[in-house]
Amino acid sequence: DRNNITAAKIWLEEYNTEAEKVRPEAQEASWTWNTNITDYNNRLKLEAEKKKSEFDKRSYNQTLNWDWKNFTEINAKRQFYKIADIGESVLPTDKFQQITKAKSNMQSVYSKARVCNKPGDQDPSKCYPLNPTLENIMAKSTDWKELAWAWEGWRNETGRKMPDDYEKFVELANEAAGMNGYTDNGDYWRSWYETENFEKQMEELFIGLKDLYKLLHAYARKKLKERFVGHPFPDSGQIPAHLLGNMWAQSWGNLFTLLAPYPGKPLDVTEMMREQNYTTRKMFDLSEKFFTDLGLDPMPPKFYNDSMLDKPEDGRDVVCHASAWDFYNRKDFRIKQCTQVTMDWLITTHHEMGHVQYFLQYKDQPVVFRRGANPGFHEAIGDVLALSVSTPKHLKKINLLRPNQNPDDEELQLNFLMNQALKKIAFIPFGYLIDQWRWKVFKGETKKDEYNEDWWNLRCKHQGVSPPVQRFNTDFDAGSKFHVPNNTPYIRYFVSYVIQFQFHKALCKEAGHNGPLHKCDIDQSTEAGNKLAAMMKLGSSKEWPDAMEAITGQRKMNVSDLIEYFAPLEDWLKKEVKNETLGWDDQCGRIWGNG
Ligand SMILES: O=C(CCC(O)(O)[C@H](Cc1ccccc1)NC(=O)c1ccccc1)N[C@@H](Cc1ccccc1)C(=O)O
Ligand SMILES: [Zn+2]
Repeated sequence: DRNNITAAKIWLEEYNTEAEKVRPEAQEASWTWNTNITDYNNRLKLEAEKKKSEFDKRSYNQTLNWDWKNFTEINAKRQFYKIADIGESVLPTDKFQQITKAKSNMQSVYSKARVCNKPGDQDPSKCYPLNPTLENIMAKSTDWKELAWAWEGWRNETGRKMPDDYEKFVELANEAAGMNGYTDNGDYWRSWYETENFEKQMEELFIGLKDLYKLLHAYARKKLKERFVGHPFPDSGQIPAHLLGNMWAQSWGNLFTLLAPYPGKPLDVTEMMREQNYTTRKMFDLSEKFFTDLGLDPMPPKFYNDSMLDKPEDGRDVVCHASAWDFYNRKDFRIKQCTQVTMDWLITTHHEMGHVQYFLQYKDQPVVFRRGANPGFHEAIGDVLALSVSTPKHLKKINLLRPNQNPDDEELQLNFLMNQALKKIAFIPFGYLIDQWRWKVFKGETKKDEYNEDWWNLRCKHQGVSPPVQRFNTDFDAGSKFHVPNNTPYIRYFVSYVIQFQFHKALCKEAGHNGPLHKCDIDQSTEAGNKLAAMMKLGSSKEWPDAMEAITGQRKMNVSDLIEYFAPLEDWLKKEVKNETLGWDDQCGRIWGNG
């Protein structure tokens, strides 16, 4: 009968066995398309997704045979709750096909985009991809016009081509969410955090970090005005978005040579890697060794054979944006990325390996629990390890610090902190605003003809950046960022950037570190590794405060550890910008830097 827990558990076993067949097939078809974008592979992907959605629907219907909401066994009840939460699979077949098609269209446009008519090119029909060319131009060029060409061209070739598909996607995703009992798709996405007033909590964390961001922003603006003297910066105080070393101004690490407090003491890890003939595989071996030295799991043998770690050179179209893949059969785990030999890519490699480590740690959980404690946890694992790898102390250990440099040199340490701030503090408003925009779109507060205006309201207000060229409502700049056409939520990265410092603080204590937090390297501490492993093994079987408590002893997210980490730099910045006006107007000035 409906309350027979023994029979229910037998059904859960059968569900898992079936799921460990259906999901690998869907993942394999998705992998094939991601690593070779063709119409044929797209059809196979759609077929496999249809099959998986039918399995999800069938399973949902079978959960109705049990009065699982009243089960006393928490674990079984939680499994039923997750099995019943089938997302877009709830849609009738024709609408499911439509939403999958809209998503495939946008992903294909984004991954195939190329930008032509480069200033100074003899052949204007020569076209360039984001990875590696446009990314490298945004990172290295100091030519205002070249930066503006890449910035505007990328948006013309991606976002501009998506509004219709995006509107279709929003409509159907909201319909699915409604059928699953949520007010809209944003409500569904936020439900994964199982947290009351989640939006309010995120706003409070963001407010707690604003002052730190304003200091860094004022300093960067001051130095960029010197570099681009004669070019128009809006009186409203924003920084033109194409000057920050990154296509979305989300990470300012490429401005290190301009912004380092002590330029004479560079942290030029990329150059050191190139001088030592680093290969992609060496970068992965280095990362894997950090994990195994903590007592965590090595990569399975198949991992290196089956992964795609470099951009293919045979001209085929692939989704270059990095991702880690769990095939839900406890055997197949892969990474797909178009690796370049740079420090940024060494960090990204750790980020992706963090995802795979989580897969390995929770692989014996029921399939529906093979997720992060919340999505932010999954994004934080690799970054926590990278906080140790990036320290001058650790770089010295792995011979990526110049031999004549002393890792304990206080000026080098301040340069290191600036380098970290240009990635971690600069990111905060960006990590926050993408889903602020999307949640409003899903709520219906932002209509299609307001998509771009609302996007720039948020970019101008929260991030303090302005468009270098005039924007129109026929543009769709949100669509120029991978996660929007790919329908990947983004608040998870904001959460990760906060909690990774809480994890770092706790693991450093476990590793017996004394002294400033930013100098801590947990390398080889199996005590720290064991704590991390114990948390990862939980998967999503427990609510995230339990997982947080397993590492930090606390049950809440807070920004105090992040602020403690950057304290020495905050003092330096305050002195550096004492004659500057901190912050900017909510609205961007109406000038467009066409100069
Ligand atoms: O997008 C990424 C890294 C890709 C990923 O590892 O987060 C990837 C994104 C993705 C790709 C395809 C489908 C879905 C999500 N996420 C994963 O591969 C993943 C995440 C959770 C579980 C399993 C795999 N980072 C963000 C933010 C970031 C994070 C850390 C450093 C720099 C920047 C960005 O680049 O804007
Ligand atoms: Zn990630």
